[in-house]
Amino acid sequence: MSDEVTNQFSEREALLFHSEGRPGKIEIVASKPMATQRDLALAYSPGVAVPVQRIAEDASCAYDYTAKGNLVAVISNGTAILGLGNLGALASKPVMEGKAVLFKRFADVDSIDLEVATEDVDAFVNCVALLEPSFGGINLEDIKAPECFIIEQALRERMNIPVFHDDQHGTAIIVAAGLINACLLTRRRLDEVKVVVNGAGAAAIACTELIKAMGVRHDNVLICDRTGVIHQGREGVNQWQSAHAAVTDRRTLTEALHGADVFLGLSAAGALKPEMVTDMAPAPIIFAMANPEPEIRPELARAARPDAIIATGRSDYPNQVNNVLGFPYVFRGALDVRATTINDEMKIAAAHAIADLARQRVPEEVAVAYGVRHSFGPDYIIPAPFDPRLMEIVPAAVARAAMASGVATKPIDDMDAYRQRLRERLNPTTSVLTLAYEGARARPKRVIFAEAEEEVVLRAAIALKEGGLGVPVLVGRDDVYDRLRALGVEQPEEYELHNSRNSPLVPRMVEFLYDRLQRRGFLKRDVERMINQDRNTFGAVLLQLGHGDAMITGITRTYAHTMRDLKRVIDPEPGRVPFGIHLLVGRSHTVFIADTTVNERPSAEELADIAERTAQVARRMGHEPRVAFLSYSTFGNPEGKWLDNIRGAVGVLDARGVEFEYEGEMAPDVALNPRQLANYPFARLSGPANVLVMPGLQSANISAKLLRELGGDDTIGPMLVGMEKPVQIAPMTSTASELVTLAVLAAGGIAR
Ligand SMILES: NC(=O)C1=CN([C@@H]2O[C@H](COP(=O)(O)OP(=O)(O)OC[C@H]3O[C@@H](n4cnc5c(N)ncnc54)[C@H](OP(=O)(O)O)[C@@H]3O)[C@@H](O)[C@H]2O)C=CC1
Ligand SMILES: CC(=O)C(=O)O
Ligand SMILES: [Mg+2]
Repeated sequence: MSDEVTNQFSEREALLFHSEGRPGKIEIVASKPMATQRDLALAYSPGVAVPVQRIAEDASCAYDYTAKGNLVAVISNGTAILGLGNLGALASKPVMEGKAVLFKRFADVDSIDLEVATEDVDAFVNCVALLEPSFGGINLEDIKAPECFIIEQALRERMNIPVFHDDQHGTAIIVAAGLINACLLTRRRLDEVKVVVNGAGAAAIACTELIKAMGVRHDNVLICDRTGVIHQGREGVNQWQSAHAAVTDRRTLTEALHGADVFLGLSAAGALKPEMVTDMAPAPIIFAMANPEPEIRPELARAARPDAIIATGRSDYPNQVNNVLGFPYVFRGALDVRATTINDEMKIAAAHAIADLARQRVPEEVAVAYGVRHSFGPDYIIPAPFDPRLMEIVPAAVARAAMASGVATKPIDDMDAYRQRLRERLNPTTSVLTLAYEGARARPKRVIFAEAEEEVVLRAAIALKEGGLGVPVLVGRDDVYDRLRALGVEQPEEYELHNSRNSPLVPRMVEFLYDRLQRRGFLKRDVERMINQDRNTFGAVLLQLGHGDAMITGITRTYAHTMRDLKRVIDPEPGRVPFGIHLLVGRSHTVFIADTTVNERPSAEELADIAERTAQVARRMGHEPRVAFLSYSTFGNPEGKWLDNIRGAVGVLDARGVEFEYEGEMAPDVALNPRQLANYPFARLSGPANVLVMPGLQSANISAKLLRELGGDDTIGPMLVGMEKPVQIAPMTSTASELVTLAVLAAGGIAR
């Protein structure tokens, strides 16, 4: 894959992503406290002996006392890594780690990758079968055909937990979902469509089997491999292929495609040529699913057939037909009912659930992120992988089918409650952040980096540009180009650079700033000096004059200094106090803390404003706000002289009649711990607070920084809220990816 091949990132960025910090993409963290001698005695010897004995007496107890029930192994021998071929077990590890994190990200399934270094079928099967006690399910991945069929069959017979070859069945489920919808749009019936499948390996055979099980006729399917059409009488085909051999005199892919309605590509990059699709039926359906490079690029297919419905396996084109839409949710449903297997009924239920979802109205957040009004149509036949509804709908459909087909050993009684639990499993912040990135990609904004002489800032600018997330506007001296080159950028001149020493914009900038500051004690030459020498002033004036949509700074100066510089150029929003919010993002919760950066002793009115504004940000990020005004005191105990502003803020919100929950004053343990909160039955919070409004800057800033340095959760921010223009002051210790996140949040209007 060369730099030109991907338009979202370069090879260098892909390698850096994998090597930066802790190499690879996964780590294992303990789910129980491990702090004290007592914790250790419970977690390990002697405490651990108790569950050991219980499990020895009753194997099903393993689901109660260990992680088995939510743990899936992603296992490969690396013989068919994506469409890259047989590159061995070790080389497959990045893909398998990737699948493991997708399990977690999309369906909260814990997963570990296991690479098994053998091409010997029996050795592989023995190795995997012996692992049964460890896992709740086995996801086989990137094992080439025909060995994958033998391996899967043998493991399904030997193991009493779900064994699922993702490239076969995960792919087949998504292909079936996409095909159902593409046929609906083109008014075709499954029992009439003529299908050509290119590739006759794991994915291709399984897709063929599933679409036939759903109604596509045997005689209407032609399968091709590199030799051409698999027809009856052809030598050298295996038993899985010969089951689909057609009675036909067509021999090549070109001949097979003559008049065909559907092309399903599960072969290799570039296998489909534009001239081959010209001969397909009207409104052809073309799924080019080889990864990472499809059988044909959509732009080539579109040029040859403007009337086609086109899908690929990639995320950077519409209609991503990729098994990531399936395997996390299929396993979620199977694990939740403790299914002994994943059968055809469960696969077909998943395919219909995914297809149905694409036909429903698209939620606002998904539509906004993609920059279009997504509604069912040729460019939207299948939901986007980030669609938060997948988590609720697909596992529920799979679980129901498992129960109906008799393979669920722990049926679910209350499906509504189950769906609610599924909704709660994922932290909406993760979806919102993902969607914010997608939104930035769909509508890239111009982001001013005021401190472009800093390496970390340049790395953020490179990531923003190469990731297609925005257009960096750099402020710095001309040697910034040399620095970009040193960081591996081949054509630094493509970056917009503003140097105050030679920028033609300077006279206009001086005019603008002098106009603002002449009655605030500044001479014209003071203003000229500020524009020429102060990068924050220069960057902020660029923002004011419309040369960027958002600005990021903060790496070289303290927050207070930077804020002072910015306020000379940019006003707060009328009637608002600017302030800072830190986000603590955990696996299933987010806590917003404010004001962590600006106001030393906010008045009651200001605290109420901060609460209202932070509640809006929380809502924008998918959380129903529950605001706690924090103090050392809870409802008057102990009494103290600093409580008036906090009580006043509660009174201000009462008078304003706001539509979110708030309460105070209260100590943090009361705000966050339901058992403590229960001591105050009159308190108006229906659950633990997720917006913590601090009484003053000291406590707020100290808490946020302590949590950033010591806390287990991810920290985002501070996000500066309440300025007239989107400007963000990053912590001086920010990494490049933290700067990119702030840039995306600022430019996308989430941090405001
Ligand atoms: N979008 C998605 O979700 C998924 C996509 N895929 C993609 O499908 C492809 C196949 O994967 P998988 O089935 O696991 O691999 P296998 O190794 O099991 O099968 C590969 C098949 O592709 C055939 N093939 C290779 N090159 C060509 C060609 N130029 N023309 C026709 N046939 C060709 C091979 O035929 P021969 O025997 O003649 O070499 C073989 O039948 C990969 O590109 C993979 O990335 C797979 C799973 C999911
Ligand atoms: C998506 C996938 O599993 C593959 O291309 O192999
Ligand atoms: Mg695969």
